[in-house]
Amino acid sequence: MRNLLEVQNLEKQFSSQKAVDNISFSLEEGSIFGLLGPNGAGKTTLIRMITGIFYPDSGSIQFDGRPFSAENDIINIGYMPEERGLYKKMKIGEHALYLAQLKGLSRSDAMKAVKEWFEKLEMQSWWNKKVEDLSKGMSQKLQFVTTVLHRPKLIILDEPFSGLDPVNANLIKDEIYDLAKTGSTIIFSTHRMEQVEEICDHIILVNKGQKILDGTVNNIKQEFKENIFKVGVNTTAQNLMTPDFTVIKHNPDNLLLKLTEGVSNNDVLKFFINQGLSINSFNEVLPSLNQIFIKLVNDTPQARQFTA
Ligand SMILES: Nc1ncnc2c1ncn2[C@@H]1O[C@H](COP(=O)(O)OP(=O)(O)OP(=O)(O)O)[C@@H](O)[C@H]1O
Repeated sequence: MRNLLEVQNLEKQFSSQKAVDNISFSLEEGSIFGLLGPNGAGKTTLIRMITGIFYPDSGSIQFDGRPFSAENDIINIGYMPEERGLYKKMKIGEHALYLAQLKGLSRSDAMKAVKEWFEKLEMQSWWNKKVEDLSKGMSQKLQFVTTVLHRPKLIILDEPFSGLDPVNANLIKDEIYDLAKTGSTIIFSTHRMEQVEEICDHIILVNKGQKILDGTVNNIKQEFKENIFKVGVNTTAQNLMTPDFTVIKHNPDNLLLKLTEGVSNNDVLKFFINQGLSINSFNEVLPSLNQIFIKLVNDTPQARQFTA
């Protein structure tokens, strides 16, 4: 797979603070990429450079095999920012048509695309309602549709599920998978780790302007794993005296164990078998992205301070 986007050594400074400090990463075409980081980390600033809203102080951006040019490439990028702007007095159908035409679709193509998306997301009955009459979740759906309906090569979604109920969040999630399957590349910016684990192929974690983690969700979890296993077995504490592991938690029908360095899974299994116990399950427990995020971010001083 080729890269749709390659960002090299990007820097952006605001007064005395580096909002983005020497960040590089690349994005494979058709992938779903998670841009993560605590408040003030520099995510929005990074996105604003990728979408041509800000010029970087230094570094380079390659888009679709060429140096990024806001003028030419913006039509190929759909950006749904966290702070969203819609014209409140406009009718919803007209609004979607208007935005689709701004993105370069002819009136008839725009009409076709809007109808198709309104149908997919069960929004047909909204056509003649006014934007100001939409609930938060409904306007979120409208924003999503207007971001993706011209099928841009790169789609950037900032907290796309905020305000959505679980049914609508699932609808949007399925559409995100579909868009990626049909060739769009997605950047997904969020603090919600459980969504990232489920959706993203690749993530980077940014903290205080710097990239502190870059990899696939699975590789990152492997890198941070701590030799913890869950064993489905029914036993009493007296049976568990061994140098092979320590018991982290003793539940009624399972144990959470931390294996001693150098001890293999088979050693542990043998230990239980030798005790005549029957084992119902045996699984490695990988850390959640949330645990990894908190560990890494807590290892550096918390949120940034403003400098005078
Ligand atoms: N236009 C600006 N002028 C001055 N400082 C700015 C500007 N935009 C952002 N910053 C500063 O740059 C840093 C990064 O901000 P940014 O908005 O990129 O973070 P973020 O990761 O998107 O945060 P959040 O998750 O809270 O939206 C912050 O310290 C912020 O105060």
